[in-house]
Order: sequence, then structure tokens, then C-alpha cells
Amino acid sequence: MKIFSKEQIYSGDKITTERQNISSTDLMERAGVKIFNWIHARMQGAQVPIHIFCGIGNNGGDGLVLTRHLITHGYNVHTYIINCSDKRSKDFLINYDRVKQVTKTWPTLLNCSDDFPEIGLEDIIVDAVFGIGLNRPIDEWLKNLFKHFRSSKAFTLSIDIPSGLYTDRPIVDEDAAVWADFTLSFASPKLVFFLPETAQYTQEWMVLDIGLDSDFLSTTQTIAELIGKFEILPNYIPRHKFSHKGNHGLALIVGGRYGMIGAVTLACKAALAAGSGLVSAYVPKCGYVPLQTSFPEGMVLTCDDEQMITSISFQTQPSVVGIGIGIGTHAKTVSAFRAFLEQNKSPLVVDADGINMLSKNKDLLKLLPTQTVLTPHPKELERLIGVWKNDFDKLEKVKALSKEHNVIVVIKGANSITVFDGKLYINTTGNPGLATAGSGDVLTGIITGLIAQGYNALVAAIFGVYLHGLSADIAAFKHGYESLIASHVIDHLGPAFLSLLKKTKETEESSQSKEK
Ligand SMILES: NC(=O)C1=CN([C@@H]2O[C@H](COP(=O)(O)OP(=O)(O)OC[C@H]3O[C@@H](n4cnc5c(N)ncnc54)[C@H](OP(=O)(O)O)[C@@H]3O)[C@@H](O)[C@H]2O)[C@@H](O)CC1
Ligand SMILES: Nc1ncnc2c1ncn2[C@@H]1O[C@H](COP(=O)(O)OP(=O)(O)O)[C@@H](O)[C@H]1O
Ligand SMILES: [K+]
Repeated sequence: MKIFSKEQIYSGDKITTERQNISSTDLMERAGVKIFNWIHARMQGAQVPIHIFCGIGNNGGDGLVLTRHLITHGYNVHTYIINCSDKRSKDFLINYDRVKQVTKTWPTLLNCSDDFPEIGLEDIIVDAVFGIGLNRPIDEWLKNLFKHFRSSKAFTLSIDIPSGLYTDRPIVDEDAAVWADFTLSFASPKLVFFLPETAQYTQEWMVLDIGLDSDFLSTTQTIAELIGKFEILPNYIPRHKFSHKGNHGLALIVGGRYGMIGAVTLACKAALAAGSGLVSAYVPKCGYVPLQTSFPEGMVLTCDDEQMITSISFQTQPSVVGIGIGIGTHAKTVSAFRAFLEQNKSPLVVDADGINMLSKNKDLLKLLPTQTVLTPHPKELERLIGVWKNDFDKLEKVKALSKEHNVIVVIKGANSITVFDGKLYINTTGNPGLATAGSGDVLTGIITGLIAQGYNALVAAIFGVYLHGLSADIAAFKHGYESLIASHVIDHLGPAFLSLLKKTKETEESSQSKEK
């Protein structure tokens, strides 16, 4: 699903009204009706007090359309206008007048020094204060209003975006935005729903289709895309009946040191379970017996050193090399890594200490083949790009690194983001059960295994992150978040592939889906 920028949404609005020959008021009516339908389907006329807080722009206008339809359907509605500015949008004013036609009770005007209305625990708050048009910090009174929402503990539904959040900037203060239970967003979810500093402001979200021009929707290139099942499926490469292991590549995992052989084992197993035809490990000698014992499907190559990798040389030509897991950053290992990069001809996936070595020896970045996949966790990323001021700054820094060295960077975490060529691919699978030792090693193995069998590096990174999360989601049903361990993610890769290919509704990967 595309994630449009604020500018793109405004232009989509304009194009739609022109091409469909409708007014902006008509489009607002559509938006408000969609929200009404969503509420009505769930509330079925229940007389729970609904408090609708409207700003004076078009987000407030949406709130007023909703007010009118709720009133005409007999709901218990209390509408408030946040009267902090003299400017009112045209469609706000039109809908303000239209409310008059359905009730004798005018919305309550809240001047920005007034007391707040009482909100009961069982009531519902609709937040239509600001949408994507917020353009400056909000004042103290508004912050206190948002705090009042929060302390009421009433269910809070935000329209389009939790008020107070910008689409393209961080907020400085957690009281400066509404903490929504649910957000109904128009046209596309907003990027801030997926970033660590702002995701907390909405627990759940859904996109409402308001019939924007279909050409606009399909041809507009966005800088961010949400990756779900329907983005992944077209990239899936089916197996041929007569294929043999030689058709599905050789993945080589290079890493490990004394005490860190388990990480390599996890990555190797994951590469095989992701579909690589053959998998080899390249480890120090101490890894030979454990790997041969615990990973009978694999081959094991060793360097001369017992405890750590001091040279990397092998006779085979792997389809891809996954390097860095548990490898350490000893000077001898750095030299071996440098020598390897100078003559390497295979595509690369670099993780963990591989990334740490790149961070400490930035000249090595120049030796990476194009479209190398880097999979840093937040600390590794910080070593690589430096401290960031906020999520937006982080994304810019990663884009710059990716562009300069022509590499694909997977920013790991909840909603991992794969960055390449200025574009962000935001993952929708995965759960906090993945916050466990070794889950990153499994991810590296999966991506390496996908490249081995012929997926291009960008697809492998996006698909690998998706599959890793999906497998963890399936495994979490059995094991719960706490008991989920990295091996379970490998064990459930099979069910993850199957669920991806199954055509039933139950395979929908997330409740956060586009409206049907
Ligand atoms: N296709 C779609 O997606 C559709 C979108 N629609 C809806 O339109 C929404 C966007 O509407 P919008 O452009 O009127 O902006 P909105 O967010 O209502 O706020 C602007 C007002 O707030 C004010 N203001 C700003 N900052 C402030 C501050 N800190 N403190 C105080 N005031 C502040 C600002 O004042 P000004 O800068 O003019 O002085 C202005 O008056 C969008 O989110 C969606 O809900 C649908 O109706 C139809 C289809
Ligand atoms: N809360 C979370 N929700 C979803 N995925 C998560 C969460 N926490 C961690 N992950 C995923 O788990 C993996 C952890 O990787 P990493 O920190 O490198 O682990 P390790 O070094 O132990 O192998 C990443 O793929 C990350 O995206
Ligand atoms: K809002």
C-alpha cells in the first residue's frame, strides 16, 4: 500500500474533484459518511455519549459531517468547536451551517481558556481537531485538552491522523498529540504511524477509501510503501517440478568465534529453510564439531584459527555470502574481512559485527558490491550513521548512506524499514516476541537464502523481513511472545510460506488492513 505525503494527498484531493466534477464539499461529505458508516456499523444506535472535538480546518469539517449524520440517526452527540483561530476553512463553514439544519443545539464553542467538558470513562471521543494541516506547535491549552482526553480513558477515535502529529516532522512533547485508540485515515496511512517515536499515538488504524481518482492512486510514485501480502506475492518465484538443489543456489554464512557458533547455526538453518539449495558455513575451527552435529544438512568450512576468523578463503563460488554474525571485531578478523572484500565477487548480506567493522573502518564501505544488504539493529545503525536527532533525521541519514554506497539498509525493529534508492519499504509483520536473542541472525539467514535462490537483493530484503515477521506471528500463536525463541522462527518458515500462498481470508496478515 502506498503511503502518500501530505503534498500528494492535497494534490490527490484536487485532481479528484476536477476529474470527478465534484466539489471539495462533496469529497468531505464522502469522507464524513465513511466515518459515520464505520461508527454506525459498530455502535448500532447505542446511546453512549459521543464527544466530537472539531478544529476549524477541513479535519474539523469532517467532524461536522459526522456530527450531522450521527444526529440524524439518533445518536447521543456532543460537538465542540475548538475556537482558537479566526480562520475557518470554506468547507468547515458550509458544514457548520448544515449542522443547523438537523438540530437546534449548536455545537459548543470552546475558547482557548475555557474549562473542558466532562468525559466519562465509557464515553467516546472523536478527535477532529487537526488533520494533515497542522503547521506549528500547539498552545498549552490544547495540550491540556489532549491530556484531558487521555486522562478520561474514554475510547478515542482520531480522524485521519491523531491531532498534534505532523506528517513530516517529529513532535517534541508527548502531551502535544492525541493518544488515539484507533485512527481512521483517508487515502493512505501516514508514515508517522510506523516510526518508533510516533507509532504510539495510535494503537490501531484503518484506511478509508474515499474514492480518490484511480489514475492518481495508481500512477503516483510515493517515497514510502507499506509491505503486506499483496506487495509480496507478485515477487514470489515458484519452484519448477524438475528443479534440483543446484538450481536454488549456495548460501555461504561466514561468521562465528569461540562462544558464538550458535548464531551461525541459526543463520545457516534459516537460509536452508528459506529455500537455499545448499548452505555452507565458514567458521573458526571451534565451530566445526558443533555445526556438523547440529546442522547435518550443511557443509562446514573452517579457517586455520581455532577461536576466531583470521582469514577467509574458500574454493567454491557461493551464490551469496552472509557475513558478520558473531564474527567479532578483532584486528585479525578486520584484516581478513578487508582481504575478503577486496577479492569477493558474490552478492553480500552484512550483519552484526560485519556492520560494526564497517562502522569502525568506513573505507571498507567502498569495497561492498552494489546492492549489498546491511541489516543493522538500532545500536549497529547508530555506529554506522551516527546519532540521529529524531526518526526523520534517521531516515534521511540512512537514505544518504544507501545512496552514497549503493547499498540496501534494513532498519530493524517493529515495522522494520528497508531503504533503497530513496524509497522506504515498511514491513507489517512481526511482533514483540522477536525481541529475543538470535532473531536477527535468523533474518540474515533468510535474506541470504532468498538471494541464493535467485531473488534480487532488494526483493530478498523486503521479502525476507516480511517472511521473518510472518513466521514469528504464526509461531506466537503457539508460544506466546515471551516464550518465542529464534529457533521457532525457523521452524515456522514453512507455515509462513504456506500462509502467504493460501488464498483464504484467514491468511490476511494483519488486522491493520485496507477497508474492504
Ligand atoms: N483526500 C483527503 O485526504 C481528504 C482530507 N480531508 C480532511 O482535510 C484535512 C486537512 O485539512 P486542512 O488542510 O484544512 O488542515 P487541518 O488539519 O484541518 O488544520 C488546518 C487548520 O488548523 C490551523 N492550525 C494549524 N496548526 C495549528 C496550531 N498549531 N494551532 C492552532 N491552529 C492551527 C490552521 O490555521 P492556519 O495555519 O490557517 O492559521 C488551519 O486553520 C485532512 O486531514 C482530512 O481530515 C477531507 O475532508 C476530504 C478529503
Ligand atoms: N518489538 C518488535 N516487533 C517486531 N520485530 C521486532 C521487535 N523487536 C525486534 N524485532 C525484530 O527482531 C530482529 C532482532 O534483530 P537483532 O537485534 O539483530 O537480534 P540478534 O542480534 O539477537 O540476532 C530484527 O529483525 C527486528 O526487526
Ligand atoms: K485528527
